Amino acid sequence: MAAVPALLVMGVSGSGKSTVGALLASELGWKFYDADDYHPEENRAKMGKGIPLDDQDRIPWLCTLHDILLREVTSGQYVVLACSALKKVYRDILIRGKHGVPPKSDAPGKEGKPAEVQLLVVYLSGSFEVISGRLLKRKGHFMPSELLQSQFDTLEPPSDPENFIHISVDKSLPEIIAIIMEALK
Ligand SMILES: Nc1ncnc2c1ncn2[C@@H]1O[C@H](COP(=O)(O)OP(=O)(O)O)[C@@H](O)[C@H]1O
Ligand SMILES: O=C(O)[C@H](O)[C@@H](O)[C@H](O)[C@H](O)COP(=O)(O)O
Repeated sequence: MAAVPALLVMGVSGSGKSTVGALLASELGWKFYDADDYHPEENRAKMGKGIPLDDQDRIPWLCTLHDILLREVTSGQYVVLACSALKKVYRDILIRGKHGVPPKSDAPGKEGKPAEVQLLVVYLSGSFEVISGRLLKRKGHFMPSELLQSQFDTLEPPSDPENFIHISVDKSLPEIIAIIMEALK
């Protein structure tokens, strides 16, 4: 697999993004970002009330994360980002910023080639039962477990030609880290 300066650890709430992302960053000596830390207060309040986010809520947040990734990678910093990135278009935004947002049909074409972040996507997937079980046990987090069904409904698993690997959350954390480290060789 080609060397990449950025890893995106994605999946529904409770799939292990933050845990795996932080462990991986520490193992690799890369900088770690958790997308949850960049939600505006309105998004956190909305999720806290049990209302799922929509595209309008997520797109500015994803553009901010793209800007951070691009800044870091351009300065030579290797990064791990834990982010739900549930839809293909969300991952496109992380890679290309606002150029990843599909144009409205009446909008003029975009000029030039946007700066892209070369990402390897690590998709953590698991059953509703396993992940909801983990969320019910997780303490001190703003995301209510009732929102999990909407996360599964929104999820578009990565597919070709996206640059991704797929790992089951049924594996242990050391196994997951070992698979990712192997993929990076
Ligand atoms: N592979 C795993 N095996 C067992 N428990 C896990 C695994 N990955 C994560 N967990 C646990 O599941 C819960 C949810 O993980 P977390 O990293 O918070 O998920 P996310 O960031 O995707 O919402 C945490 O309590 C975490 O310790
Ligand atoms: O796009 C979204 O709807 C949110 O990013 C969501 O997917 C994310 O899961 C929450 O921020 C909760 O945080 P946890 O993923 O850590 O549960």
